[in-house]
Amino acid sequence: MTASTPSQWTPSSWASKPVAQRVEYPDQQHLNSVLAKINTLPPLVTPAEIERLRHQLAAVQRNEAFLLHAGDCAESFDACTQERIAAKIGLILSFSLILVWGARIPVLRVGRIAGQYAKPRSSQTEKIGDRLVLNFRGDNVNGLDPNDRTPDPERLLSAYFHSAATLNYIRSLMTSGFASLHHPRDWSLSHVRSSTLRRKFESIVDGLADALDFSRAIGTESGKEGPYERGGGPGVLGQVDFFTSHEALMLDYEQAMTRKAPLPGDDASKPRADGFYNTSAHFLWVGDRTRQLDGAHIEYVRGIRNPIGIKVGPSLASEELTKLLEAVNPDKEPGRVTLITRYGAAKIRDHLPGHIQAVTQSGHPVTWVSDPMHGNTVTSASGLKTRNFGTIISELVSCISIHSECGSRLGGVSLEFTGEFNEEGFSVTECLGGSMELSEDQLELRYHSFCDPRLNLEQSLDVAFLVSNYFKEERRGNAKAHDIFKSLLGSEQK
Ligand SMILES: O=C[C@H](O)[C@H](O)COP(=O)(O)O
Ligand SMILES: C=C(OP(=O)(O)O)C(=O)O
Ligand SMILES: [Mn+2]
Repeated sequence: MTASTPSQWTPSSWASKPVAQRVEYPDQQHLNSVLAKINTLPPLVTPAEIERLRHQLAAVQRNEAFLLHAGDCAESFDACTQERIAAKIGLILSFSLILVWGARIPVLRVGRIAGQYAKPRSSQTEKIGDRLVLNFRGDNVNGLDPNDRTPDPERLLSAYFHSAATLNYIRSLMTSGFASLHHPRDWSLSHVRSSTLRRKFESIVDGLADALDFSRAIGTESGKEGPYERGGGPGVLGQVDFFTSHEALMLDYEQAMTRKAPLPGDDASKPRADGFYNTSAHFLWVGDRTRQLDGAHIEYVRGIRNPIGIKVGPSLASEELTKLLEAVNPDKEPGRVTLITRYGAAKIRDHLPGHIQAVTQSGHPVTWVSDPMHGNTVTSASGLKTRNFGTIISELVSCISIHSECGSRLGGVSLEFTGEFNEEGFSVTECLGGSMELSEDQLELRYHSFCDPRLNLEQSLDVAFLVSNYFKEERRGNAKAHDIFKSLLGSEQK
């Protein structure tokens, strides 16, 4: 082995490296027995689905599709209910329909769902009253209740079953007509309170219905089969891919869900080599706090076949970025790596151009995605973590502009959002602004996030319309991102 050859990878080789954000369990034997059980449970996703996502991400890299990566910051076990899951999926479908309508390119949907439980934190502990307790690290680690902060391995098992139940319901929704373009009104519309937003969504749905009628009339869409419940097949319009993702943070769990399987091959008569697949989700990402080149998280993801994301923040030097790409994708395979940038609106200009230049020079194929949420968190006067709609849009606009100035292209967005609403039909109040002009004194009304503030239903649709309108203008040959967004913002944010 030469100095530059990486050492042998195994599903457990990460354990010999420093583990940032490590969770200390009081009872190691208990942890081991839970992990042994998880290792016997069936995969949540299959290698074929994982390969399919790689393939589709390669299309994003060729600018043939746009990636929507979205969902909760911290998913919770209590949110594993019919209504909450349907609301999340409904928002993702609505958002992507709005994008497809404007951009006229397919949207690849990857939810932060069915496993997005663990959280890295800025601080190990927090002060509650005059008590110093361990910080909440996500439902698969410890409880939000300050008296339940000791990490409990049983929560990993519970995470598996909550992921399984969530994914099972998502798969049912996807195959039984909920996602069909024939029914976009079922997705979220009845809970959108703003009449302007409702009208704008209605106008897309009407346009779509017209287009479908037209294609039925000219015979390109048969529509003869009828709805799923009366024996119809999904048809082209009901065939919707949906992929799951979470942060690869709890490496013991990820290792236990890693399985060996034959790699894809075109020639059925030839034996196929094996690869390792993380079967807990289709897409896994490494966070900004755990992406150290010599750390455990990068060591783990470098050996799995799943497409992976790496969060890229202001503290990442360009040379380290290229070394990371070498480590996780030495063969420069398309569709393998997504870079999720999250600098903050005020810092993006200082860092993104250098990162784009370094990646271009390295010849590494990547999908560039903007996460305009994580670099823009502020604390409100009342002490709540929040984010400003205008700042979020500002980072997104700068990101699109910088990519085009550097001869690159933004391939997708990564958002923390939720379509959930309470019994009276009101959505959450965690981020400021948007067309509903949510103000600081409203934040406490329905602040439900377990970790970071999410865009609510209306604010998410605001983003969808802005991005969609931008791509529509661009498609029509109307120039600059900044100017288009500025004029759109003027009309969206009265
Ligand atoms: O989602 C990202 C991080 O886990 C989160 O921003 C950390 O939040 P904290 O700074 O409150 O620990
Ligand atoms: C932890 C996250 O983000 P980052 O690593 O970019 O802070 C996240 O996306 O939830
Ligand atoms: Mn977050």
